[in-house]
Amino acid sequence: MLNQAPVITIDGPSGAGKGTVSQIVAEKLGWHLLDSGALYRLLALAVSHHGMSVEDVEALKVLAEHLDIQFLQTPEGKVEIILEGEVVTQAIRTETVGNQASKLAAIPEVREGLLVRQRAFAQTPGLVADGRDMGTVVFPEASIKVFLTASAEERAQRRMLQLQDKGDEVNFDELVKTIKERDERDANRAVAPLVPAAGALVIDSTDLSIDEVVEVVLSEASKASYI
Ligand SMILES: Nc1ncnc2c1ncn2[C@@H]1O[C@H](COP(=O)(O)OP(=O)(O)O)[C@@H](O)[C@H]1O
Ligand SMILES: Nc1ccn([C@@H]2O[C@H](COP(=O)(O)OP(=O)(O)O)[C@@H](O)[C@H]2O)c(=O)n1
Repeated sequence: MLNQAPVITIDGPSGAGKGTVSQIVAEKLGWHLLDSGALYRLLALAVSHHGMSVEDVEALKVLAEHLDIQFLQTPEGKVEIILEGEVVTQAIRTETVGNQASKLAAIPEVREGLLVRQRAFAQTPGLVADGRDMGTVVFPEASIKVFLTASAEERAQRRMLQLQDKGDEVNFDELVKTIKERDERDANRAVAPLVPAAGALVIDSTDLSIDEVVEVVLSEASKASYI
């Protein structure tokens, strides 16, 4: 890797806590954050806005390479996500967009189109990268690799609380079903399937609090002298 900024990768299935943990760890270390799932979600939204066919993989690749997105830091320390000039911070977080993202993510040309953009996030002083293939494909030379998981029921429960918090109506059994379908699709696709990277520290967070998971990741960062 030309860029020598240190990278911590946090991969795992939906609802494992990757986004939450990555954000806290990045803040504690003062490092950049890559929410790679947001890129797949943004692409899914753009494809739907433009009425594009998922069959036209070359057009999807071009869109992935040139997608007009901005991650804007607000004065309150939050991140606003802008797609083609429109604020879509909330709009990309629905389960429907997540499922569409997971379907697009199985297309090799789409993954290739997003690869360079993702690697560009590795800037000093360091990067915490959250996704499915951060440790296996995008940043194989990362110094710390984590695979964060939890039981499907626990992940569905967390997702349900998160969606209810936003005022969305959810059916728990339906959520468990779609989470399992998404796991299946992500784990069994031909390109960059969801698997722990070689040497990854596997953390099962089913019975761990957010703070306990953060603690484990930070202790790895401490061993590597990043704090
Ligand atoms: N260890 C945990 N215990 C309980 N709730 C958690 C834990 N980790 C994350 N959560 C909650 O679960 C929900 C999903 O977490 P998120 O970070 O979005 O997962 P992911 O990015 O892996 O899909 C969030 O509401 C988050 O606050
Ligand atoms: N590095 C990544 C990140 C996401 N994705 C895909 O994008 C979808 C949405 O990612 P996400 O991280 O926002 O999903 P959640 O874990 O938040 O549910 C996933 O189901 C994956 O199919 C991927 O293939 N590779």
